[in-house]
Amino acid sequence: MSTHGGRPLPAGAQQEEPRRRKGKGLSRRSLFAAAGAGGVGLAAGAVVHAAYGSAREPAPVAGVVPFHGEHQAGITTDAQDRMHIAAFDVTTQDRDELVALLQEWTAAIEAMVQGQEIGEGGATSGDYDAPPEDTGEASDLTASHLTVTVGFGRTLFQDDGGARFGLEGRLPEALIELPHFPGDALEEARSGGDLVVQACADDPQVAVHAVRNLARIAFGRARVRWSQIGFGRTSSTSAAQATPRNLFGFKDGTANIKSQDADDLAGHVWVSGAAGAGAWMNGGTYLVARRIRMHIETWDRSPLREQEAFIGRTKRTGAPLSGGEEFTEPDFALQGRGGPLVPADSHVAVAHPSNNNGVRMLRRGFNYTDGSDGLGRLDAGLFFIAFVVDARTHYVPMQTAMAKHDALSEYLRHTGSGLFAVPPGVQPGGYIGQTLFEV
Ligand SMILES: C=CC1=C(C)c2cc3[nH]c(cc4nc(cc5[nH]c(cc1n2)c(C)c5CCC(=O)O)C(CCC(=O)O)=C4C)c(C)c3C=C
Ligand SMILES: [Fe+2]
Repeated sequence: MSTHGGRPLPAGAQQEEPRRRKGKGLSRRSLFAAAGAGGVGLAAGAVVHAAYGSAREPAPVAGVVPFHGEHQAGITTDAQDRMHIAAFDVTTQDRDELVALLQEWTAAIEAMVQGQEIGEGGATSGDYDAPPEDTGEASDLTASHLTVTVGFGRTLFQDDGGARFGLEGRLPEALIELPHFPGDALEEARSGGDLVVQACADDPQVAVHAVRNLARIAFGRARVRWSQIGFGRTSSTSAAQATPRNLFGFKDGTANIKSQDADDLAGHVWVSGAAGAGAWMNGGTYLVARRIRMHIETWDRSPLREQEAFIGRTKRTGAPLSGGEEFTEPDFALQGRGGPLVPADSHVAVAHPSNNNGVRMLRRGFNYTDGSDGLGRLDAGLFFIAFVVDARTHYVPMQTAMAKHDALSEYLRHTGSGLFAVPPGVQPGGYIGQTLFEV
């Protein structure tokens, strides 16, 4: 296994150039790191650059996911292996302060995804008598394919006192309050939020650094309401990625929408042609977040035959129980001795588009473990994230069906929930959410 700074790198991660200070070429530590890694030529060139200012741009950093574009990154981006997601409550009442926060977040995210420290002074080159602008724990790490995706909760637009931030008439109809589903055990402190920030990266410290810096920038204007760390992806979002496994040990993401599926993305994920209150969402999507605790000790005591019947696929290959290989379409009509080979109450049968009005979703969830619960059981599960064009058609009916008919529900408990409007991507010079506040 390759290592970086003594720590193992996740599978597939490349040894990349470490983080730089914004606009200042490579930082000193980066120069030493580059030289130490056999990058003598790079280090020498960078010394020239550092000594003579911006005579030429620093070499491009590998592992950078472009920030600007039609859609925000972190949705169809190849799912990284680590995530830190945080929801914020906005504490200021001032619209200009909220816009300024989004502008500052945009600048910080732009820097961080390029592997740069944030602010002019970065972690160590600012005023010695002031707190550093960058918290510093990612200073020797690479860009790590960091993406930061930002969304807006319904409560940003209105609360009990009425409209907030002058956003009357801007609440999209699709940004509903999710209904209570049978079996929900939602915790207030793990649900809702005015803003959401989903940071994904190959390196967990890079994802945590991103959320931490955004929380620091938000001080006095917004505070973290809940946050969750995910340690392993449970979806592939590209045909080139292998399908990972969830904590039940099954391949998860097989039938997911992939970045190559342009028609499915257009029909099931991206908002387009919206008029009126939600017109600012064109090019955006809706993020559904559910913290789903899995009763893994009970699961681990159930026979393989039952486990496969609950999912509707084989544990080894992920093929449907009706036969074939992983990517073979399930045949729900094919009968065995005791009924359909893919049981009608299996997860795959209940979630399949053929039983859901043709609806599909882009799933991008993560495994999580938050220690144990004091009763010897792991507090572990799936932090479910899906991107959908409209939760009213693409999430609520499916979740309702799962809660009622999905045998797997017996092993699941939903403890956190959120629905967020994810605005379109940012153009150079713009900021996240600009269409909401200015168009
Ligand atoms: C409401 C949406 C969904 C929730 C919540 C959900 C939770 C959940 N899923 C698994 C494990 C698997 N899910 C699989 C497929 C699958 N799941 C959903 C939706 C929700 N899952 C969909 C739409 C699909 C695809 C259905 C299809 O088109 O065939 C699979 C099979 C492999 C795959 O296709 O990804 C597994 C395994 C768990 C453990 C879980 C909650 C903890
Ligand atoms: Fe599922």
